[in-house]
Amino acid sequence: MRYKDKHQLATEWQTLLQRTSSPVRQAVESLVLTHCVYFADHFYQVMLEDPNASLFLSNDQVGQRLNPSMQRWLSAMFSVEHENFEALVEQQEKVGQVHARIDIPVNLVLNGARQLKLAFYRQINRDMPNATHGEASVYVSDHIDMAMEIMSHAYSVANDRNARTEEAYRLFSLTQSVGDERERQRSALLDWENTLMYGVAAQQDAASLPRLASSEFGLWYLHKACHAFEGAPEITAITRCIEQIDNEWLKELHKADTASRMNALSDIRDATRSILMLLDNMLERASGLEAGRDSLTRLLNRKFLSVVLNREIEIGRHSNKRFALMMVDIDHFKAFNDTHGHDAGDSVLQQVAGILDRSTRGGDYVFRMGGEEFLLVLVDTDAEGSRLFAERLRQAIANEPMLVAGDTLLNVTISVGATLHDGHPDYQRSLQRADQALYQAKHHGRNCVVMQ
Ligand SMILES: Nc1nc2c(ncn2[C@@H]2O[C@H](COP(=O)(O)OP(=O)(O)OP(=O)(O)O)[C@@H](O)[C@H]2O)c(=O)[nH]1
Repeated sequence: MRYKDKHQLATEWQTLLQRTSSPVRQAVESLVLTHCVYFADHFYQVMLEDPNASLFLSNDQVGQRLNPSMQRWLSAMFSVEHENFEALVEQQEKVGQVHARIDIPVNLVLNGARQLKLAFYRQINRDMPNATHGEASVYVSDHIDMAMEIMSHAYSVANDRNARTEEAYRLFSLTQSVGDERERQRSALLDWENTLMYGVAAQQDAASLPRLASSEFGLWYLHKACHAFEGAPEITAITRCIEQIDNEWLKELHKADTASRMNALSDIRDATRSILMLLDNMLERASGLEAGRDSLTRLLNRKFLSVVLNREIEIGRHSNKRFALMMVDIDHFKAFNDTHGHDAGDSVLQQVAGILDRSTRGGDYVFRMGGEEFLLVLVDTDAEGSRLFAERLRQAIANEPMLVAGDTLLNVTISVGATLHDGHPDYQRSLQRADQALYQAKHHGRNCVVMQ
């Protein structure tokens, strides 16, 4: 069954409002004006006591923004004169969409609404004449329920869409060039093993032996494979092998007696072989379908951006690891196309995409956002690391002659806008910061990096 449209909801809301007498509405409006700071504080405070809600609210930025925006929401909701009910409906829809984007459970939103109502009832009983308590409480309750109904609907529409994208992503991750991925990850794992054996032979100290979890293979495994193959029996087994290698056997390698060291080495070799076998089994089950890739560059298209960023935010919540967003845009690309032709432009896009892909690590993501704009998600990084990476990338592209039309070599440059995700549950804010940084980089003359 179709849900009511915006116009129907606006009419329904208007009718609801007219059920309450004008003096009572007026009194509730002044109550909100006087106490909206208290209402917002109360809401925030009670919600922070809930460990599930505090996951979403404890971030400083949320605190600074939520309180004033809650006050604005209350004033808009309870103003006596609503000129435009459709705008009021739209406002609730937007809130519902943000809730879906940050994946806040709906029960927390309903709990928040209940807390607000309680604060209202308390204040109505305290400040308003007895005779109006009933009418005012029903008015407040109906009004908040109406907003919740609209928010919940917008939430479920957006959430369904997210779930479908997530499913598609899972399928995509399962099927993205499985053959290539298998070879790449097999050799990444063997590289790690070789580096370790070399380190042991060279008698490196314990701290400098490479941990499998932080290797190229480990990052790919943690950030991509675990998600794509969630629930597969091989995942539990591989995770166990990695933990045993990093937490037990690497330490054994530093024991004084030779027997312990030899045993640890042989355990590590066996575990590496097991991982290779488990990996093969897991990847073999994946079909050969390719979806979600941009056809020109073979990079990810933006369809999976929300799934990837929400996933990284979730990982960050539990590990305090940060990720960086990097907007990369080829400079004066219109002029390049105009001068050298669209085919030459396409070829440059492919070569730039190749450099971006090769420059990133196994756990990172490269998206083509559209046209000549790309987005890099660099996992497990910090401000200095991502700035250095962006600068190196800029130089790599500026110094790499691009082959177009047979044997012509041409150079292009990129501008980069980068930002470190601040832990906020809504990735949209970090994307906007990266966009602004890119805008500044263009403004500063292009072929440069701006971090925000
Ligand atoms: N060859 C080719 N060109 C594309 C593709 N997609 C977008 N473009 C072109 O990319 C150009 C982008 O131009 P603008 O957005 O004006 O930016 P710009 O010329 O790079 O200028 P700045 O970004 O300010 O340095 C347009 O001319 C698009 O037609 C594509 O797939 N292939």
